[in-house]
Amino acid sequence: MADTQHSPVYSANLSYVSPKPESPWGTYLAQVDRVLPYMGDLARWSGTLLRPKRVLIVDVPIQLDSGEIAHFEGYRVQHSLSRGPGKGGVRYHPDVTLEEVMALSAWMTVKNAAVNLPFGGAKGGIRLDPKMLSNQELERVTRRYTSEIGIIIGPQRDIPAPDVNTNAQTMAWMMDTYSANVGATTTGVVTGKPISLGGSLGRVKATGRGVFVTGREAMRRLKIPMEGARVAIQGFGNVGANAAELFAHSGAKVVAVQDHGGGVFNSNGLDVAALTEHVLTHGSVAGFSGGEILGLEDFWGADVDVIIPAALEGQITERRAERLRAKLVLEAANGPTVPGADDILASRGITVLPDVICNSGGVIVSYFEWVQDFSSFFWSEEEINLRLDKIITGALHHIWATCEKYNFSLRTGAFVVACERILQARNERGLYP
Ligand SMILES: NC(=O)C1=CN([C@@H]2O[C@H](COP(=O)(O)OP(=O)(O)OC[C@H]3O[C@@H](n4cnc5c(N)ncnc54)[C@H](O)[C@@H]3O)[C@@H](O)[C@H]2O)C=CC1
Ligand SMILES: O=C(O)CCC(=O)C(=O)O
Repeated sequence: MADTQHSPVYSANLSYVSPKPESPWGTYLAQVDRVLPYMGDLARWSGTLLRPKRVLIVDVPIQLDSGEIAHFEGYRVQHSLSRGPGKGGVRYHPDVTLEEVMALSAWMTVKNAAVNLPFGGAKGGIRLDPKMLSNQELERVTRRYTSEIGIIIGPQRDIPAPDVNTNAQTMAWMMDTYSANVGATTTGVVTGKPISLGGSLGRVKATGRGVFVTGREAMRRLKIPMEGARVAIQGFGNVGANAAELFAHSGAKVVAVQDHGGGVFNSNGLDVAALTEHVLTHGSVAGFSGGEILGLEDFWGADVDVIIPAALEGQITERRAERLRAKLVLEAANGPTVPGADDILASRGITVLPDVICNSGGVIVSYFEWVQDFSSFFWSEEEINLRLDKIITGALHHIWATCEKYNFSLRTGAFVVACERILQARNERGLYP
C-alpha cells in the first residue's frame, strides 16, 4: 500500500504559528494534504481541517508551597466541533506548546471521525514539569486551569480526559472545580475519572487494550503469529504498560522497552509484571535487573516483529525509519512518525497502523463513560471491553478495505474515511447566517 510523497500544498497560513515540516502541526498538515485531492466537492471546506475552530491560551497563576507565585501557560484548542462537542485529553509536559496542542486536537478530530464517535476534536495542555511540583501544587494548577478554560468546556461543549502526565486524580480535580463553578455536580464534563465519581470500568486500560486489539488484527492480516512475536515498546506509562501486559498475556515476547529514563532488553522476553512494579517504585524502566541496558538509538534497531511508539510525537525520524527492523509499527502515541519517515517505511514494506485508529481505544471508552454519566446507568467491564473490541475492529477493517480498494497507505485510508465524515457534516450544517 503506497501513495505519493509528502509535500504540503494546502496551508491555512495562520498568523499565530509557523510550523516546520516535521513539527506536530506541520506533520498534521502534510497528512491532510495527502487526502484533500480525494475529497471531491467537499474539498471546498478544506479550511475546516486546516484551521482550528477555537484556540484559548490561558495564564495559570498559583502559589507554590514556598509561598512564591508561579505562572504557567495553558491551552485548550477545539479544532473542530462539526460532528459534536470537542473531546480530547490534557497534557502536562515541559515541552507543551500551542502548536503541539493544535496538532493533538486536530488528530482528535480525525480519530473521533475515523471510529465514528459523535465528537469533534479538542486537546489541552499546560507547559510544566510535573516532577518539579508537589501534589498540592499540581492540584492548585489543575483547579486554576479548569476555571480558566471553564468558559469553553462542558458536557455538551468540550470534554477533557487524561493524556501524558495526567490521570484519574487530575480528572477528579477538574470535575470538582467545574462543578463548584457551575453550582451542580457535573460528572460528564470530563472522562477518565475515578470509578467512584462516575468513571467507567475499563477506561484506565482502554488505550493499551485498543493498541493490542488493532495490533492483533493487523498481525492476523500480515500473517505475523502472536505466539512468540518479538515486541519493542517506547513509553511505559498508561498506554505502553497496558499494551505490554496484553501482548505478553497473549504469547508475544516484549523484548525491548524504553522510557524517558533509559532502555532495557531481554531476548527471552522481559517480565512485564516485574517491570511494571519496578517503574512504580523507581519512576522509570532504568535499572531494571531483569534485562540488559539498551542504548537510546539501539532501541530503534532492535530485532523485533512489532514496534510500538507509546511516548511522544516525532520519535520515528527518517534516520530511525531506515534502521527499523520491525514488520509492523503500532502507533500508540499521537503523531510519532514524521512524514518523511512514513515514506521510508512504506518503501521498505513496513506497515504503519496509524495513531488515529491504533490508539482510539481510550476515547472510545471515554465515549462510553460520557454516555453512562448522562444516563446514570453503568455497564460491566466485560460489556465495555466487548463493545470496544467491536467498534475498533469494525473501524479498522473498514479502513483496511478502503486502502486495499484504492491502494492507499493505512494512514491515508484512515484520513480519507475520517475527513469525508468531517467535511460531510460541515457541508450539511451549512453556513449561518
Ligand atoms: N492516556 C490515554 O488514554 C491516551 C494516550 N495517548 C497517547 O499515548 C502516548 C502516551 O501517553 P500515556 O501513556 O497516557 O502517558 P504517560 O504519561 O502515562 O506515559 C508516558 C510515557 O512516555 C515516556 N516518555 C516520555 N518522554 C520520553 C522520551 N523522550 N523517550 C522515551 N520515552 C519517553 C515516559 O517515561 C512514560 O513511560 C501519548 O502520545 C498520548 O498522547 C493516546 C490516546 C489516549
Ligand atoms: O479519552 C479521551 O477523551 C481522549 C484521549 C486522548 O487524548 C487521545 O486519544 O489522544
